[in-house]
Amino acid sequence: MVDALLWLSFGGPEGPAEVRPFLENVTRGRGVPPERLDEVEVHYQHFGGVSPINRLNQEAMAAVRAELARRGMDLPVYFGNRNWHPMVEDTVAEMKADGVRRALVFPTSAYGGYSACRQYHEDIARARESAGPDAPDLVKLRQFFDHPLFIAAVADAVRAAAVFPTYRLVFTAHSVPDAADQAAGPPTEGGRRYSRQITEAARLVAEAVSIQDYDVVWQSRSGPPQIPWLEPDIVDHIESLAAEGVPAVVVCPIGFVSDHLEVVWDLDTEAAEKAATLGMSYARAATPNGDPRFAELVVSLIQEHLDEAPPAKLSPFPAAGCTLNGTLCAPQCCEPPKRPTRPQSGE
Ligand SMILES: CC1=C(CCC(=O)O)c2cc3nc(cc4[nH]c(cc5[nH]c(cc1n2)c(C)c5CCC(=O)O)c(CCC(=O)O)c4C)C(CCC(=O)O)=C3C
Ligand SMILES: [Fe+2]
Repeated sequence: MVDALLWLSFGGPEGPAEVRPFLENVTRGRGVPPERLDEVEVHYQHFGGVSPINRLNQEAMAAVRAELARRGMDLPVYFGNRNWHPMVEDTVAEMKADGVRRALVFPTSAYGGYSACRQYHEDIARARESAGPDAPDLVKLRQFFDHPLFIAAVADAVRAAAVFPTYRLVFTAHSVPDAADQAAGPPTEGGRRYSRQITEAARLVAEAVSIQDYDVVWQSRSGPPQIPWLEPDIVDHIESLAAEGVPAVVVCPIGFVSDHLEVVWDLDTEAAEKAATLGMSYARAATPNGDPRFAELVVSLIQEHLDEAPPAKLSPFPAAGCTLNGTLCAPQCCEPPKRPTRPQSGE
């Protein structure tokens, strides 16, 4: 029995004055140089200091509420974030006050890895601890990168974006430190669960749209420059494609579920401008958030969990990510990378 759904996301600022404190929350203890924060702050200020992520989450939750009602499922949907209001600690306290005993948690990330899965486990554990005794039990739903509804929605978005007679299909996902990717998944699996799942989701989408030639690249690299992150970067890759004479590029942000700032800035602004400068046509596939199948996907994951049904999935990769109260998926799964320590004045 469960009595609620907790929609757990990243969070984003809602105005100019919130940008810096939001960025401080995201990067606390992560060794991201202040120069990088200055740069990223400007990206947010181009949009009036407002990230689209909260509005997109609200829209998706409305669609999920409608889908739950359609299926006759009486499950209130709560909203909490890791980095900005409504903070998940406050939401879980509210759930406890409302008498919620056990809730399922939908994380707005389809993948494994430290940033994409384990950090959501950490959010769950932290929020329960902060709520104190009798905090609701929280069961995180599994990774869904290979769910048929996810792949179908992304494949249709690629079809809709592919308006050029000749183009290269390029999948992109958030880069992570190479060491974090190496440590992704249980040690027994050999690592790189994050990049392998991204590559597999890309393969499934390419197969669905019958495209043989495509690339998988990375974006939005952060951290100090001397630390290796997954490469190539999308902007550099667009340069290489132009040098090969590729006339057009269709970019699919397979690593994200909504058109948040890393999509509207890093892709629709930076990557699109690079393509324009090189005389290359550019189109970007929509993320699945706005597709009606996304709400269906969320409710299917809930139903699958309640029914203890075999997972609906298109890859042979293990179904992972579903645990109680922030327990790890497996021993030493997705160990956090060692952070570079920088001197902190006054500490
Ligand atoms: C794998 C991954 C996902 C996908 C999984 C998921 O969706 O959860 C993701 C999503 C997102 N990342 C986001 C924003 C940011 N990520 C940052 C920094 C970082 N991301 C990382 C990884 C990921 N990030 C990492 C390894 C760092 C370095 C710091 C650290 O080691 O943790 C920074 C700091 C500044 C910078 O350096 O860029 C910001 C502002 C937003 C919200 C956008 C909006 O506001 O609309 C979203 C959805
Ligand atoms: Fe990020």
